[in-house]
Amino acid sequence: MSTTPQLVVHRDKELMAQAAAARLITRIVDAQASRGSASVVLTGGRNGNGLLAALAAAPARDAVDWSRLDLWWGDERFLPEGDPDRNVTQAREVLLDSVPLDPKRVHAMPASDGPHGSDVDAAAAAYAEELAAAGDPVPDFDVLMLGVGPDTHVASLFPELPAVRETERTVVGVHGAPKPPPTRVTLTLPAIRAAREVWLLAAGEDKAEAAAIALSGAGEIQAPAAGAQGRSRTLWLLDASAASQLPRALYPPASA
Ligand SMILES: O=C1O[C@H](COP(=O)(O)O)[C@@H](O)[C@H](O)[C@H]1O
Repeated sequence: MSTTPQLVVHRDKELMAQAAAARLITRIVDAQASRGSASVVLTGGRNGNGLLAALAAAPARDAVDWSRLDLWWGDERFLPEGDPDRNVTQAREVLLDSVPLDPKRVHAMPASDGPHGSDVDAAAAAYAEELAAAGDPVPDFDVLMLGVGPDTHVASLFPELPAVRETERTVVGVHGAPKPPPTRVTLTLPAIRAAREVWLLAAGEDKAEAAAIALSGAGEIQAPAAGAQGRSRTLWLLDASAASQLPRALYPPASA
């Protein structure tokens, strides 16, 4: 089932990150209260890291029971463990190393010097197995976050590349990505669409065209962000710059 995107536009990227962090805390706390634990998929990139930094700075972060939180990733740059460009390395630096997570619940995607060596397709298959062991075919993600790239890519699903056309597998290796590094691991659209809520983060002027294209009826092969929807909610969290090229009809009634 696809859900119609809802839009929230914030004044600037700092406020967007703070508001999104507050929203995420509430969502995690609610999920833990109703089901005992929460499951969240993190994104890399500037907007994803901005949200994590805002979360680290939020006093309300102590409301989260970090030991009952499963963390997954929507994509990873296929680089050696600890590489500063890996999404997990950046997430650890801005938030994860400063909260009491259960290491068994931090599901980083494999590195290029891990058990699968440089075989990115084997690494992707292994992550698909890890997901399937926690749910069928993926866990019941409460929130899956995606940074929107200036070219409308989300996770490592780039326009027109084979990964965005995948309809069966939940995780695939990416070869020849236009944004460095060229080799990556990514969730596919079927895996993304299995999440309860999908949040797309777009802040900054360089995201304005991508947001306008993805929200104006583009196809998902040409504009992968257009295909990212949650089962019960699809939420675009934007700042005013990223929303500046949206057709007026798409603006929400109130913006903060
Ligand atoms: O390379 C990536 O880029 C996107 C978007 O990043 P941004 O810096 O333009 O916001 C990100 O969502 C993805 O996780 C990451 O691997």
